[in-house]
This record gives sequence, structure tokens and C-alpha cells, in this order.
Amino acid sequence: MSDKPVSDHRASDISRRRLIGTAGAAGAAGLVLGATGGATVYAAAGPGAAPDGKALTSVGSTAVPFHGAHQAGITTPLQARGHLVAFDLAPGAGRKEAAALLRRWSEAARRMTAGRPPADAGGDTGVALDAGPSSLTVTFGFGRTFFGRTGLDARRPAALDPLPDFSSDHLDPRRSDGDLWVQIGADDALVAFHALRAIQKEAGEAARVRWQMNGFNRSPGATAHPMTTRNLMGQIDGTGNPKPSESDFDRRVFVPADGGAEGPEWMAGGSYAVVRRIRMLLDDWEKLARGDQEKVIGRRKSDGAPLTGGTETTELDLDKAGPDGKPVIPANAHARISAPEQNGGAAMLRRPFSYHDGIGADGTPDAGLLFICWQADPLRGFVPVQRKLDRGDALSPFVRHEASGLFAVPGGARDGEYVGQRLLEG
Ligand SMILES: C=CC1=C(C)c2cc3[nH]c(cc4nc(cc5[nH]c(cc1n2)c(C)c5CCC(=O)O)C(CCC(=O)O)=C4C)c(C)c3C=C
Ligand SMILES: [Fe+2]
Repeated sequence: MSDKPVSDHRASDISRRRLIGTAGAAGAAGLVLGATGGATVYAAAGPGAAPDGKALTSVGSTAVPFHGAHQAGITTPLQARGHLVAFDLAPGAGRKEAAALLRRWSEAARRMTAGRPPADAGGDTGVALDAGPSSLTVTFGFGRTFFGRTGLDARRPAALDPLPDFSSDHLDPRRSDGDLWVQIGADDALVAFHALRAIQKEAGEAARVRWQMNGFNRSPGATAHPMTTRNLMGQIDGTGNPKPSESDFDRRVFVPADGGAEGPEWMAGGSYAVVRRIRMLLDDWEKLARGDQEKVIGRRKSDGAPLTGGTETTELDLDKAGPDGKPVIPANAHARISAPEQNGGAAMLRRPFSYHDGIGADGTPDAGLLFICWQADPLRGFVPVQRKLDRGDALSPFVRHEASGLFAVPGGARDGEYVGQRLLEG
């Protein structure tokens, strides 16, 4: 290693490599920045500059703008840490209190994502002192029950109608749904926790935490080059995601700028998030031989390539038969069943975090996937695919859906605006 200061080369080079690599690999997580997402990553306040002017490593210095056509945290590359937290409005809190809350939250998020304390007034916990923004994103959404509590039922999108029941659901209502949902992501655990505490504190008397879940992904720089992440089953997970370079990406993921045929207009540039806490039955999964694990998914574990050959980005050959005449990618393989061409084109952008909450009451790991998928309409994304998976996915015996939420995530706030203003003041 040269004795050049970090800020001279590593900060800018690694940030750039991460950006380009993610896009070039189309990517790593299938999440590409820039052109369509509005979530352009840039080095904060000068190359590698910390709030106090000292140099930061690339991880700290990378900032994701708060303002834009879409909220950050949707097309942003997966971060190493994540917190999902749902709130219910406090008894007696209505539209006015909700508007004030979203204004406070947006201001805190705007400041923290730029590496600043959540408010000027002091009282900051100091947990993120010394660190840069570390790709922090804070994303806000509204659950179905929010609209009744705020007298806004007439403006509730049809897309927030409850998800259908699935036969394999084991849902815990106390860890499901919620009036408001906040997704926090950052590449540093302290930065993410700092944002979580600030958001909880800013809720004040207006809202109470309903549930909270904590997740993680691989840290940037842990692999020799940017790669699609792995989940806790050891699979490369994210390959088949729609890519922002594809012409139908925006149509699939975001509500059109005019609100679209189904509206509502206040959701222009927004997206719907389906959140599922999916426990992985790892003790059972890990007993399977690697070849059998690969047949469950239809892809190789080593590099994520289809069992029909090629590399991670090669298309699945769903018609190819083996010497025994059976399809090489089994009829019930997860990647076959969930593919858009098997579901009338239904597609979603999967952007999960893994979780591990120790050992459950049954003595097995309480670990799995905080599955989050983004789409312009859940009835054209998550629902048809989950229906199909529910009827015969080879992965089903190894997973259990334990909690669920569906949230309307409005478009990004313009300069001077707060998230959700068009709903709350429109
Ligand atoms: C309803 C949607 C889906 C749920 C729920 C889901 C759970 C789930 N998936 C994996 C692991 C993998 N999934 C993969 C592909 C894949 N999965 C879905 C949808 C759901 N998955 C889709 C739409 C796709 C893409 C299909 C395609 O376009 O080909 C893969 C293969 C690699 C990849 O494309 O990402 C893996 C691995 C787990 C472990 C899981 C629940 C815990
Ligand atoms: Fe999947």
C-alpha cells in the first residue's frame, strides 16, 4: 500500500469503482444508479471530506441525495445495514400531527443523509459523530390504516388493498402492517443506528413504534469486485432483478409521473413496497447436498449461473432436458417459477436485507430474509408471483413467511418539500 493519504486515491477510486461496477455488472444486486433512479451517489462535500474537513474512507464519504424524483433507498445499491420500523399514529393524532411528523422526519433525513446531525437544536445522541453519510438512506411509506386515522380514506390507493392470504403464511399480526413505515439503510452500523434513534425520537408524541426489524448485507469492499449479494442460504440473490437500463424498468417499479390510470396523483414517482419477514429453516436446508440445493433454485451456488450453463447473467434455458429426459431446471425450481415469463410478465425489484435474531424458542436459528420488493402495482408484481410460488415452489419447505406489510411509498420530496406533502396538504 502506498503512503498516499486515503483521500487522495482510495476514497474517489473505490467510490467510482463501486458505482461503475454495480452498473457494469448489472449488477451486483441488479441495482444501477443514475439514469433513472434519481439516487445518484456522489462523494460528500469534496473528495472524502468529513463534516469536520478531515478525510474519510470511501464508505464514509459516499452520500445519496435525499431529494429527487423518487425517494432514495429503492434503486440505491444494497447497504450493509438496514433497519425497518413501522409506527402507528398515537391515539388522537390525525392529519395535522401526521403532516408535522413527516415534515420533522424529512428534515432529519435530509440532514443526516448529508452527514449532518438530525437537527440544529442539539440533543443529538452523537452516535454518528466522526462518520460521513455512509450511503445513508431513509425511505418513508404509508400503510392502509394510515388513511382512516387521518381522514384521508378518499385518497387511499386501491393498490393498498390487503394482500391475499397465501396457504403457506404463518403471519404474526404484531409484526405486520402499520400506519407508517420507515426503511433505513447505511453502509455503517453506527450511522444506521443513529438514524433509527433520531427517527424514533422525532416521532415524539405523534406515533409509536409498532415493530422493528434489523438486517444486514455484505459490506462494500468485502469482495474483490462488486458482486450480487448472497443470502443466508449461501445463494447469489438478486440476479434476475429488472435493470434500470431496461426500457420497462420505470414502468414496472414506479408509479408514472401523472399518477397513471389508477392514480392517485400524489403517488406520482412513488412505488409500493411489499415487506415480508421470511424465516429460513436453515437446519433443514443445510442438510441438503449442494446439488439438491442447486435444484431447489435452478442455479449454481458457486456463481449463480443457471443449471443449464453459462455465467450468472446467462438466461435460464427452461426447455433444456437432461439425458433422463427431465428438465435440467426442475419444474418446481424457484427461479423457474418466479421468472416473469412464467407469470405473464409480472416483475418486481427485490432489495432485501438478511436478518439474524439469535436462536428461536424451538432451538433453531431465527434467521432469514427481510424480503422487500418494489413495484408500481403489487397486483402486477408480488401477488401473482407469490401465488405461483405458494402452489409449488421447491423452496417452500425451507422457508416460512412470518410477517407482512404493504406500504405506499410516495415520490421523492422536491427541494423545500417534505415526503408525503402532496398527500397531506393536497
Ligand atoms: C413473491 C416473490 C418472491 C419471494 C417471496 C421470494 C423469496 C425468496 N427467494 C430466495 C432466493 C432466490 N430468489 C431468486 C430469484 C427470484 N425470486 C423472485 C421472487 C421471490 N422470491 C423472483 C422474481 C426471482 C427472479 C426470477 C427471474 O427473473 O429469473 C434466486 C435466483 C437468483 C436471482 O435471480 O435473484 C434466488 C437464489 C429466497 C432465499 C427467498 C426466501 C427466503
Ligand atoms: Fe426468490
